[in-house]
Amino acid sequence: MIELKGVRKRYRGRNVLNGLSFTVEKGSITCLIGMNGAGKSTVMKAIMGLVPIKEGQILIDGKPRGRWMYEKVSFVPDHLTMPLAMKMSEGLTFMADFYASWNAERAAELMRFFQLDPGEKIGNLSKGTAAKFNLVLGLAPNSDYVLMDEPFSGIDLFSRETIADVFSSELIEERGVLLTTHEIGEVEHLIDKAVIMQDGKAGMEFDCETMRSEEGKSIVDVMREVYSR
Ligand SMILES: Nc1ncnc2c1ncn2[C@@H]1O[C@H](COP(=O)(O)OP(=O)(O)OP(=O)(O)O)[C@@H](O)[C@H]1O
Repeated sequence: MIELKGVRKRYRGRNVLNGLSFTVEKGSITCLIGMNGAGKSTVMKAIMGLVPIKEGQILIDGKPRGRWMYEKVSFVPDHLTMPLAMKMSEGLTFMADFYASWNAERAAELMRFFQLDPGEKIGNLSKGTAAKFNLVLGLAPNSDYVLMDEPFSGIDLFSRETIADVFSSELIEERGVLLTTHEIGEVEHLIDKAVIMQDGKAGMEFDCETMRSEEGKSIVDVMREVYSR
């Protein structure tokens, strides 16, 4: 489990995360929801140790973060981080050298699944193709947790459907996924748990299936209630 406990983060004197607490469980897809600027990307970066936090704790399977966690937690950012001059095949080799948990067979399977040409230069990829390649890089390692920042952003309908298929496949099954997306209506059937961010905190955290069956509300219904308070 990934646990955030009372996490605070300030940027230039302004509180972005203001005592945020929630958990991400293995074998389940958690969606972090918030308006633009709510701090969703900041949460992902804080979990990965890419930005320091002012207060609070972030635990991975009960242990404080450290270098060891990079084999356990993978991050799919909303932009390319690989050198643009490399071909995708070279990017995969680079990752294989870097991560002990890299699963070359799974990487090849994902490249085929997304119909990516390994000979194509990373710098030449369209936005949608870059997003798929980022998913290959994030899902290929044998990590227990995957963080995905806006994997559907700017992606065409059919590519979104292909990416959505990944969420219900064995590529995800056992792992804990933390996802941010503004396309909630489209992907809400894939999400197990929603965490709605408000004022830098978890304004509401709920099991989506229970919310649907017991209160007859979708995630978007709950969002409307929370944000109109
Ligand atoms: N490096 C930085 N320096 C100063 N302020 C920052 C920095 N990074 C983010 N912020 C601010 O922190 C707040 C949260 O940003 P963040 O990118 O986490 O939001 P978000 O919820 O991911 O937004 P969006 O939905 O628009 O992607 C914003 O007000 C942003 O301007």
